[in-house]
Amino acid sequence: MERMQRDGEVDHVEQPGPLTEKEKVRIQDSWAKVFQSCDDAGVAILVRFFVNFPSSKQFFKDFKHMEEPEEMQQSVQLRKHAHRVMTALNTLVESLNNADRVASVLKSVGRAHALKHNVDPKYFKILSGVILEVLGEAFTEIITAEVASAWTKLLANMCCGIAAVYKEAGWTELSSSVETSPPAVLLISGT
Ligand code: HEM
Repeated sequence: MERMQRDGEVDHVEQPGPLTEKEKVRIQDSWAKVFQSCDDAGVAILVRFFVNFPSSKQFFKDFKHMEEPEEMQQSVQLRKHAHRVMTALNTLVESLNNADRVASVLKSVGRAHALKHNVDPKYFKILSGVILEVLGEAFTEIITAEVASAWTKLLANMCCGIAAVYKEAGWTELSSSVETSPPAVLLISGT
């Protein structure tokens, strides 16, 4: 069941400040462990995303009709996208000290999703929340409160960067028809 959106909460993510050196280390150390099961972790994240927010499936022609998580897990297109998401995250994590590289990844991901796939940017914020939720559950030892807070900052920065690329690309479509809940990225950052 798709959860209800509380007005305005998903549409706006505050741009957090730059990551501190400690936060960068927390992100890189935790990611090294998560990335060992890159594709499986990516599939778990995307299955949760599509199950909890079914309207997000509309962009994927091969599995938009799928309802059962077991069936989604078998989807080649889903696994391929999971791999792409995890690989892009890996590049971001590897490039925390390279602003140009980060900007170039966000530009290419943002432009492809805005112009080619026509994905509403609010889904990036929702996906960020799901990433935190699933990693927090699957890697309880690794994702401590401090690590989760560093990840919240990185993902919020990513969403703001992507939103800026969408704006630059002339994205105008309104997203009010999509029902979503505020992402965990917002909930966690408020604690
Ligand atoms: C961290 C977030 C994400 C990353 C890093 C990411 C990355 C990518 C990459 C690298 C591609 C292939 C590039 C291309 O087609 O030009 C892709 C394709 C695609 N993405 Fe994403 N994506 C993300 C989130 C999303 C979200 C939230 C949606 C929709 C709800 C989405 C929908 C799609 C679709 C429909 C395709 C084309 C799939 C296909 O042709 O098989 N992505 N993504």
